Amino acid sequence: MEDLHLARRALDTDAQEIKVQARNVQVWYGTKQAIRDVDIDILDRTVTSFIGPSGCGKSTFLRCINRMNDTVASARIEGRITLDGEDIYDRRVDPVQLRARIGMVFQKPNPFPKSIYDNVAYGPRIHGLVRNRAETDAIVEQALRGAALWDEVKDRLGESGTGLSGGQQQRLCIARAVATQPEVLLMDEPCSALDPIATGQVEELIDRLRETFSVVIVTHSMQQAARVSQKTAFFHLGNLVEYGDTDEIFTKPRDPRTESYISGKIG
Ligand SMILES: Nc1ncnc2c1ncn2[C@@H]1O[C@H](COP(=O)(O)OP(=O)(O)OP(=O)(O)O)[C@@H](O)[C@H]1O
Repeated sequence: MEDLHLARRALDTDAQEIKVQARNVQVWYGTKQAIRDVDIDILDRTVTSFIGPSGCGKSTFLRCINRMNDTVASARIEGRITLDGEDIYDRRVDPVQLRARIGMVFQKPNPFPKSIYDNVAYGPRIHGLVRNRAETDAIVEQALRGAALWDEVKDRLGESGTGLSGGQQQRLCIARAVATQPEVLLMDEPCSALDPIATGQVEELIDRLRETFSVVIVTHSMQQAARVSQKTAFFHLGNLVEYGDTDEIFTKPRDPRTESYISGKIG
């Protein structure tokens, strides 16, 4: 009996929870449909890559997950997306609060024209996560350490974030996103403006982030998807064609469109 109990506990720990679930998601920009019938279960503590040819809807779908498309006047979404089972498009959900739980890092590093310290402290301050300077100091340090940037900036926290190198700026943006203690981190081609060394640093960081968060990354690089993610979703012409373990998608794709893309025939 005890053994059975232990075995069950082990199973429970192994089984990864669904963090974000999408059902029958459709997105239009005006009359043009960009996403059709997308169903996906995104797991907690897992890196999920979205891959596919340019214009296939990866960023559009990514931006649905934290309601960034709300800011695009022509965008309209149908279907259901939940975070821990709760509908994120429910009228009672405040999109600003939602984006603190589902953070985002963009293609081009976009630090605020403020000090390194204030870039990171901004989110925790506006979301009321800190009450005084000591708490703010602690959260800034923790976030910068979490983004593998602390050692490089600890002696110049008062300098402008925009004065850092591109790779450092992107890690600062990751620290800024992490500082609000999100549960999900969305990354839209986070390495496309970075050199190979900075890319390697951000990829290592992504691998560490999954100990804490569910990470979803849009990437044009299949090598990057293979390196950083455990799950991969292949999009084509607005459809989610195939979703599964990264190893399987790259070695044994089930759909001929996935096969063509990964072998370089489309894209
Ligand atoms: N703000 C917008 N207004 C109108 N159409 C848009 C908008 N954003 C994206 N689209 C269109 O929606 C479709 C999907 O674009 P999206 O950027 O999501 O694709 P993507 O797969 O991320 O592309 P890429 O890899 O080039 O970034 C494209 O046809 C694009 O032109």
